[in-house]
Amino acid sequence: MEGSGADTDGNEFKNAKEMWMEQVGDTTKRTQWYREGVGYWQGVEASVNGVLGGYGHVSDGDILGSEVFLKSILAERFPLAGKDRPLVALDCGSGIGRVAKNLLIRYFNEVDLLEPVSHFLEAARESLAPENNGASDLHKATNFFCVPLQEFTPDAGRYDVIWVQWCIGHLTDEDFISFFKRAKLGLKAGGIFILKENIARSGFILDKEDRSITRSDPYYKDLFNQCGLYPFKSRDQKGFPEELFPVKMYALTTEVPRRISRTRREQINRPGVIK
Ligand SMILES: C[S@@+](CC[C@H](N)C(=O)[O-])C[C@H]1O[C@@H](n2cnc3c(N)ncnc32)[C@H](O)[C@@H]1O
Repeated sequence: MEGSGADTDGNEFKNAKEMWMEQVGDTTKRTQWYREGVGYWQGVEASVNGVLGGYGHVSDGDILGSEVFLKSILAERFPLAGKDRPLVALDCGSGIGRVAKNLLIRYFNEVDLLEPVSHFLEAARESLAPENNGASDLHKATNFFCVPLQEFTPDAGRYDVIWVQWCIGHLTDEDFISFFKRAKLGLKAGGIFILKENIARSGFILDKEDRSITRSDPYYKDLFNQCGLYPFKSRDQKGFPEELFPVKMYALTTEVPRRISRTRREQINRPGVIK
């Protein structure tokens, strides 16, 4: 990825390659990167405010924005919405299960959660338990995986939707690509990824405190390309406070989108000659 970036102390990097070389250039540094990333969250309270960095009040707006996006995709990709077969989702970097509980469990018959911080995952397990109105016979949380994304391989063909929100910034570019390539095999035919993330206005920003990177839209698109993923729909999250990063939702498929080529469209729109 070309384009310069900076860290939260104001140090600049010529490009992402230079930054990654400095941060995770050998095995010891890479281990430290992931240890400190998870270590940061291990020190955070298991609450909505905790997982949203003190911005718990944006949760309702976030869920609403996600719901509108998800509904439009379900209508398009899964018109029978689980009536023909159960719908299954995976919530990656689920934290305390905020997205699983407030959104995914209402639309999917089974939701699996993946989260490397055990006290978050335990809070999720509790809040999604049937006795806490977190599940019913038809909509339940099934598996709770306490593992980081860079070490996870899903069961083949299990998921209709793999939801990745506010956690992929913890993965290096190399692990980002390798995760999505493995996770593709976890999708059912026609299944999709939904990625919802903060967006840097250009290049990237390295957060030295929680060991994560905020990427720009072109940076993401370059990585999607390297993963063999195609964004078929995207939306900006609306209504967040000004001081926060813009947030974008991408729906990604493994199939090359079918588009009418420009030449064909021009032919269609051009008046025909009556012979
Ligand atoms: C900002 S919180 C978001 C939680 C949840 N997605 C939500 O929207 O409520 C970031 C989450 O990423 C998790 N995380 C950190 N490193 C990770 C990794 N390597 N793999 C998967 N998740 C990770 C953290 O433990 C934390 O739960």
